[in-house]
Amino acid sequence: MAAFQSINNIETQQIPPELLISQIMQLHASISKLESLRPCKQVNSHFTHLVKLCTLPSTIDIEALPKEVQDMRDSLINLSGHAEGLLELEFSTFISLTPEPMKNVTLFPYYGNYVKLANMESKILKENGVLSPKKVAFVGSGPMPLTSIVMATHHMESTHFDNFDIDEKANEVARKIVASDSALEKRMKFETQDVMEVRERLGQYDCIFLAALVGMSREAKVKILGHIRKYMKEGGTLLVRSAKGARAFLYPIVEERDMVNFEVLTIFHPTNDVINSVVLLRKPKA
Ligand SMILES: C[S@@+](CC[C@H](N)C(=O)[O-])C[C@H]1O[C@@H](n2cnc3c(N)ncnc32)[C@H](O)[C@@H]1O
Repeated sequence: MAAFQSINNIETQQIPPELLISQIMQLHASISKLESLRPCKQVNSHFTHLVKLCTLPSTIDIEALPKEVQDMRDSLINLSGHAEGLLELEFSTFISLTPEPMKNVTLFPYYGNYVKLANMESKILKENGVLSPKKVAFVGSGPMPLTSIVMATHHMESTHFDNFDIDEKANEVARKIVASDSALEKRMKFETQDVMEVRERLGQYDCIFLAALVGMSREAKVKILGHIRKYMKEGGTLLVRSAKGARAFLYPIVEERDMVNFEVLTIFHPTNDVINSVVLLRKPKA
């Protein structure tokens, strides 16, 4: 199974923003020409290089970039999101055919990054008083629901997880993987729904996670945030994944001004090889 290499040894030197952007634009041009984004040596090497560039320390202000670079960024977020989904689907389908899939989730190429991200998110939740929530929803869990799996097995050992994904294929294979751990399966379910179609049910969760790739444009993200806020319970928390600096060439940014009528508890930007920023919001009590 070819794999993206997760980058641990991030160089510390700052490279000039214009040089970084020109390298990212060249990579975008090569990735755009690829026949398919399914995992293979060439796709993996392009995305490994892209992740390495985007996780370099940088002072890039996305909003100040020229339109041509903004357009390239929008395209790159979609291409990377598509490649991420295909990598998850290929890997999860592969391990779902092994006798004990749950024992093989640690082989996922970015498993280490998900463990670090979950550690970060769990620490932020605990620091803000969200201690062992009873019910959690993960929106955009995907074919490899690693966040829910790592959270359920390392941080929230008695929490019930409802995972929502718009893609039934993703849920089918995710269910197969989790089913190989009967104790976990009892408290981890998968529902095929567009989050915009989930309404009153959102009111039963102490904490809702919103995956970075749910809402690929700023407008879509704001709409989804408003929808979740409308139905989530008062005092409930919403953990939103965002991005900052060059990492925003891989994922959408959620700006503070997009968090309308939420209490902003924490905004954390990682400087290691974790890509997503973490924003913790609370729906104020009326
Ligand atoms: C590739 S996964 C990444 C999440 C990752 N597996 C994790 O554990 O953090 C992102 C998923 O979001 C799903 N998605 C995108 N838009 C959605 C929406 N409006 N409602 C529900 N799921 C959505 C996609 O189908 C995709 O499977």
